[in-house]
Amino acid sequence: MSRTAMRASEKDFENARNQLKLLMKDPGNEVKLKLYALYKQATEGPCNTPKPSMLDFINKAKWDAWNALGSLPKETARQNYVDLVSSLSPSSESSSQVKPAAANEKQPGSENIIVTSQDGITKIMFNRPTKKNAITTSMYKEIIHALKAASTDNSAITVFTGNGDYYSSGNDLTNFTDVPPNSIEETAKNASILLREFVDAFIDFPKPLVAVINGPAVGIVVTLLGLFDVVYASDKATFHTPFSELGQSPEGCASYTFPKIMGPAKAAEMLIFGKKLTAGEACARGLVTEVFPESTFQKEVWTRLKAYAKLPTNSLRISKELIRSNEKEKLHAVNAEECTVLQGRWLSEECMNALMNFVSRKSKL
Ligand SMILES: CCCCCCCCCCC/C=C/C(=O)SCCNC(=O)CCNC(=O)[C@H](O)C(C)(C)COP(=O)(O)OP(=O)(O)OC[C@H]1O[C@@H](n2cnc3c(N)ncnc32)[C@H](O)[C@@H]1OP(=O)(O)O
Repeated sequence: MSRTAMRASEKDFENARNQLKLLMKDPGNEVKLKLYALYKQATEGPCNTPKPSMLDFINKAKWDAWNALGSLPKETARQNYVDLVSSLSPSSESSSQVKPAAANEKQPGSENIIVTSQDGITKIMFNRPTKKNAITTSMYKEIIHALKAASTDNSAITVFTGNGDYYSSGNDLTNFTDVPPNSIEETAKNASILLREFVDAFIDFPKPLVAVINGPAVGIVVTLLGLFDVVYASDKATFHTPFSELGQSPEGCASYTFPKIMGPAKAAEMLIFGKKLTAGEACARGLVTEVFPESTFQKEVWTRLKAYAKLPTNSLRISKELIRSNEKEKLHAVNAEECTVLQGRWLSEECMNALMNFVSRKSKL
C-alpha cells in the first residue's frame, strides 16, 4: 500500500506532533509554514479566518499557506502532516548520539553545536554564525547532552566558545514565533521545563567550565556566565541582557549570581535596564576574568587553557566542588523560580509584541 493511500490515525498525528518537538535541526521557514498549514487543515478544515493585513507579515504568510490547501480533506492533511514530519526525522537524528569524547574526536549531532575533544579540553562551540549563533530548541537539547557527556569523558576542562563574529546572540527569538495559537501555553510550559533542565546542567557540571568569549554575547549566554569558573573575553566582546526590552526576565540564575558578583546596583543596571557592557567593563565588574586584545586572543587563551588542562584532573574537580558545592541547592531553587516567572512572561502581551517586532523587522517569517 502506498504511503499516500494510508490513513493516519489520531494517535499517529499526536505522535508526529511530539516527534516534531524533538527535532534536532530547524527545518526552515518553508517547511514550518507547510506544517502549520497542514496542522490547521487537519484540525479545523479549510481556512476559515479573515485574511490578515499585508503588514502583518507572519500571519499573512501563515494564512496564505493554509488557504492554499483549499478544500483538502482533513484526513489527507493529517496524513500529509505525518508524512512530512516523518521525512524530517531520520532515525539517525537522535539527541542521545552525543557520546563521551575520545581524543580529537568530533561528536555527531547537528552542525549548530560542534563538540570536540583535544589536549584535555572538551570544546563546545556555537556554530550558527549566519544567525549570530542564536540558540534553537534543538541546540539547547544538544548542549545538555554535550555537558552530560563531557562530565564523564577524559578531558580535564570544558570550554564554550562561538564560531564567527559573535559568541552568541542568545535565545533564537523564532523559537516562540511559529507556535499554533492553541499551543501557546503548552509551548511556554515546555520551554520552561527545557530551560530549567538546561541551566541545571550548568549548575551540576563537575569540571572547570571556561567561556572563551570571542565576540558579542546576548541574553542567556551572558546570564549563564555566573555559573562558569573562568571567563576570558576578546576586547571586541560585549555583554548585553535586554530582558525588559523583550518583555522577559532574567534566567541562568543571574538574579542571584549577578548581585553576588558585581553588587546589586550594577546587577540591576544590566538585568533590569539592559545596560550593555564592554569587555573591560564586564571585567571591572567581576563577570569576566581577563580581557585580551582581539589580535592575540585565540593564541593566548588556548595556550593558557592547554597548560591548565595538564593539571591533575581530580584535583581540578575537587577544588571546583569546594568552591561551588555550598551554593548548589540555592542555585537550583533560583533556577526553578526564574523558569516559573519566565513561563508567565512568555504569555504576556509585552513579550509577544517584542517577539513579533523582532521577527517582522526584516519581513521575515
Ligand atoms: C518549546 C519551545 C522551546 C523554547 C526553547 C527554550 C527557551 C529558553 C529561553 C531562554 C531565555 C533566553 C533569553 C535570551 O537569550 S534574551 C536575548 C535574545 N536575543 C536577542 O534579543 C538578540 C536579537 N538579535 C539582535 O538584536 C540582532 O540580530 C543582533 C544585535 C544580535 C545582531 O544585529 P546585526 O544587525 O549585526 O545582525 P542581524 O540582525 O542582521 O542578524 C543576522 C541574522 O541573524 C538573525 N538573528 C540574530 N540574532 C537572533 C536571535 N536571537 N534569534 C533569531 N535570529 C537571530 C537575524 O534575524 C539575521 O537573520 P537573517 O539574516 O535571516 O535576517
